[in-house]
This record gives sequence, C-alpha cells and structure tokens, in this order.
Amino acid sequence: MMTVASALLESATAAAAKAYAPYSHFQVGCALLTAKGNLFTGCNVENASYGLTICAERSTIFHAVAEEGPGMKIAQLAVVALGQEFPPCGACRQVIAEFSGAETPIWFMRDGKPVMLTTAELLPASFKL
Ligand SMILES: O=c1ccn([C@H]2C[C@H](O)[C@@H](CO)O2)c(=O)[nH]1
Ligand SMILES: [Zn+2]
Repeated sequence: MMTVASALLESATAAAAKAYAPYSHFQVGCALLTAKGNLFTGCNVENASYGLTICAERSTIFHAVAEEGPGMKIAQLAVVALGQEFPPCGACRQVIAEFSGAETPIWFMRDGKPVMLTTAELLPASFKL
C-alpha cells in the first residue's frame, strides 16, 4: 500500500536530485502535503557565500506559501538526503513550527528506515507570536 509518508519520501528523493550543492555535495530533497491537499517539493540551494544557502525544507515551505498563499498549512512533510540521513536542522524546525500544528508528522530517514517525529517533538517549547 502506498501511504502518504512513502509517497512524500519518494517525492523528496526525486527532488534531492535537483539540489544545487557544489560546495557541500549534500543533495537534500523535501516534499510536503498541504492541508488543502497539494504536494510541493524543493531542494537545497547553496551559494558561494556559504551562509546564503537555503535548506531543502525551507525552500519547499516557501515554495508552498508562494503558491497557496499565507494560509498554507503543512499536513505532513518528508526530508531525504542522497547518501546521508538527518532530521531537519534547527532553522528549518522553527520554520516548520510556523506552518504546522504540534502533532504534524515530519518524516526523515534513520538507519535506512523512515522515522516520524511530530513538530512539537522536533522543537519543544517553540517560539511563537
Ligand atoms: O536539514 C537540512 C540540513 C542541511 N541541508 C543542506 C544545507 C546545505 O546545502 C547542506 C549541508 O549543510 O545540506 C538541508 O537542506 N537540510
Ligand atoms: Zn535546515
């Protein structure tokens, strides 16, 4: 059976192939399903001025907001890196928290298997206005 999580992980893997990562060579892809039911993908985009780099998760979330508008809410999100395994970085956790609920499932790979943590598990006591 094709679950939402497996579809998102597959889309994130495909998106990782589009990464612009000539400096780190970390190719990272992300896919998210919005509350409205739309799928968006994105990848990391690096820069010669390294600090300007944007992660796959934030590029995907900003893409989704640009398409759906300011009411965009994440229903589920998955992040995959080719040949690497890691959860979203701290900056991306803060941006995920802005556009999701405490219980929103966030998927990533660990030891070759999909792992799910909720937004609140990834970023407890998050800063919100
Ligand atoms: O959660 C993360 C962590 C890192 N990266 C990217 C940023 C940079 O291009 C490369 C190495 O940090 O991986 C992401 O896209 N998402
Ligand atoms: Zn990040």
